Amino acid sequence: MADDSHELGQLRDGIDAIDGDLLRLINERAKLARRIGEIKQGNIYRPEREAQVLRRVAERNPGPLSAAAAQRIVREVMSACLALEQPLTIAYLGPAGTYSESAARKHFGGAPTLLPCPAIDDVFRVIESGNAHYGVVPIENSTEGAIGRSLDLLLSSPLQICGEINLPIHHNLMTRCATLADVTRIYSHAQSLAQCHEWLNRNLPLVPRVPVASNAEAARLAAGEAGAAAVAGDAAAELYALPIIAASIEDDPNNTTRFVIVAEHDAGVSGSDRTSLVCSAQNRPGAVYQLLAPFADNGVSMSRLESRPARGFGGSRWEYVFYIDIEGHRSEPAVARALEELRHRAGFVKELGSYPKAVY
Ligand SMILES: O=C(O)C(=O)C[C@]1(C(=O)O)C=C[C@@H](O)C=C1
Repeated sequence: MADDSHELGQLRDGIDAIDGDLLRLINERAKLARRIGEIKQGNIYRPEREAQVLRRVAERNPGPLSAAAAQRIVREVMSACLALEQPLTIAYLGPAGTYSESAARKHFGGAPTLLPCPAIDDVFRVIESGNAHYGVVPIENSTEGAIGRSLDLLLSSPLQICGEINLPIHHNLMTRCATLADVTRIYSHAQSLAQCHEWLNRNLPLVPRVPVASNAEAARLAAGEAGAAAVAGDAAAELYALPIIAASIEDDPNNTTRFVIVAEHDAGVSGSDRTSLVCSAQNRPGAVYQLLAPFADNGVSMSRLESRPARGFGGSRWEYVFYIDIEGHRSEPAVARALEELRHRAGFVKELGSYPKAVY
């Protein structure tokens, strides 16, 4: 025992010494970032550089920490360094405790001020009016598909996409009830209830499910009402201090939501990028094939194609608009050529931005 505590003391001395070194080095890094902030022209936040830093961390990580754990640590260091250069305000689809908030924190770390907005439209509006620097909006869910409002706003707004975030969605059942048998109603967003329906059918088949505006609102209600439970994420459980009595109850364990970061500008080249665009096609045979040919001809891979009715856009001439994601940055020659050819074929093309692919 005495030997144990002697060794423990030595190990902790080692940790204290390393923490001292880390602290010194992190502050040296912060000084460099601050100086970069003084020299840099234009935007201070550089998503392409952050993606490169995080990718290099994964490549060089010697372990035993996982690459993801090392990236989370460096993400926070960069978040604090960026705050020294420029304190950021990030708008997101609120209220506090939603998955959008988790996505914003995952990408921007703990330093920025987060501004919850009541609707996706408001996220765009606060950036356009200069009341936030960047915005985080959901764009597609692996089970539910596209988030139409975000796509419509990207079409009509001057904002660009400068980044993307993939957030695995884990729904939890949270309640102040001691056991499942005490739960008399379950609040959640309709989509989340749908994403957990098999689990709910198996475990709480007779308990009424009550759809509400957001998962965070569900958690707020469950925190205040005896017998109530909510299906929501970790952030909501933490915000309302609600015990989780069943974790990860989603039917599809790979359920993921993709978010985009909107801003007044897109991003520079990071070396592993994506470009999003929207274009129109006439309602005649072969029109879509014609639109996509420039990508195939130039060896540009397409990672997503989504069509939406061209509501209120371009008069009655165009019936559909197509949202297309391609691999590569718009400044890379093959991508630039494909976009140029597309402009000759489509009635309308809008580049929504080039940005680094989500790193983790
Ligand atoms: O390289 C820069 O441009 C920096 O400002 C430094 C740094 C970093 O901490 O690594 C900080 C903020 C930027 O978004 C990108 C990277």
